[in-house]
Amino acid sequence: MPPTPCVRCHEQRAVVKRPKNHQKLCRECFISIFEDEVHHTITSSKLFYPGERVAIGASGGKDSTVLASVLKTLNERHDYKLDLVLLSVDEGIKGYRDDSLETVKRNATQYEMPLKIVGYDELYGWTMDQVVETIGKKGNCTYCGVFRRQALDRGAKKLDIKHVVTGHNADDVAETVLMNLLRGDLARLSRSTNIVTGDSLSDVKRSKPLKYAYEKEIVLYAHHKKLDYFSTECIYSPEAFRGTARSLIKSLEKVRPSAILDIVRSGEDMGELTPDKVQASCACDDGGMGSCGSGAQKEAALKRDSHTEKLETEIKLNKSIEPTDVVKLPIRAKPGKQTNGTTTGALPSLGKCIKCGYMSSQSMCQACTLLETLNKNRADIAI
Ligand SMILES: Nc1ncnc2c1ncn2[C@@H]1O[C@H](COP(=O)(O)OP(=O)(O)OP(=O)(O)O)[C@@H](O)[C@H]1O
Repeated sequence: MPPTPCVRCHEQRAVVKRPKNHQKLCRECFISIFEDEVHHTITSSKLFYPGERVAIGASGGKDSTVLASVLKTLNERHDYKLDLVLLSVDEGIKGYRDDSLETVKRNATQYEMPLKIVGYDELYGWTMDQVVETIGKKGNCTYCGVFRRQALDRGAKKLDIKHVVTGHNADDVAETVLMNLLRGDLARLSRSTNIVTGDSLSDVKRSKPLKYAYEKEIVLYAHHKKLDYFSTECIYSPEAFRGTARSLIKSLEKVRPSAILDIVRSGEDMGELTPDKVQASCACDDGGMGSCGSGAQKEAALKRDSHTEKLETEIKLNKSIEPTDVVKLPIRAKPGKQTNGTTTGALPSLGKCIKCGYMSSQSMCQACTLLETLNKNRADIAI
């Protein structure tokens, strides 16, 4: 059989069947289309400004490695004038993060970008290995998600950087849309589709330039560009709910390749219907992207009651919503007493955590609330 020509250049032999639309492309055309699409996402959403210092959340995995590589390429090609820095969080997971950080160190040299590493041990006095040793694997993602968000924020502040980009891709966003849909959480669903998600409590904004890139295309891009990345999954199992949503997305993609983008677009459209006023009081709230650990304080309170066994691991944070919005929207959250004794109804106001001084809408920030539970657990075990 003669080789199939690339549908774009009609000259080279096609070596890639695009997962997104099954277009047959040669290597060069695939790479060029992938980069052009990310460039389009960046320019159409005016993600950066010239001279901006941007920290790339670098885990050493495929997504953030591709993000670093593409941003370097586009920055040079289109003269974005960005000052790019790699920012890594060392969660303290032996045999996983220590290995992936070695990859990030090589990437720093390959892409000629400075690298900053911040660790859970220095920030919180706990590594994830110690957390899991204390609480077990169940629910550990909640701790890790809350700690990581704050660690990225703190790392960026140490670098005097106000914009962190992450490698969250279209599959991640679709997954989160589906999870929030299944929970009936329109407010969080709306935020999960935003390309820029900061929170009201921090001046460090976050964005996801790969929001429309399929995970499979990211893998293909990394392969054809021969990128150096670390491909092992975290040794501590992901949340069951997210894992199930992920499998569902992959099954849908098999029978309908456009399903991932369709879910993302549907999420965006549904988000348009959700009034901005319906905000979460959660300082770590980006719609629950990437095991954000939403519901941390409530979970910590439940753990203190030690009746968590039969409950679902991931629990939603109490939402601050205007009572009038309850009438307008069929959102299930009702105004009422919060676990900390305050009432819902008011938007979060900027304050400082009484323990660590970090910005928080509650008297104690999410990380410190979780740390309290951990420290209590450690004391219980010691006794
Ligand atoms: N330890 C870390 N340090 C810095 N950034 C991180 C870290 N872990 C995750 N991130 C950021 O959050 C994004 C999503 O993280 P997630 O844990 O979902 O990993 P992933 O989808 O496997 O991504 P990757 O392939 O980049 O590891 C990553 O692409 C990266 O930008």
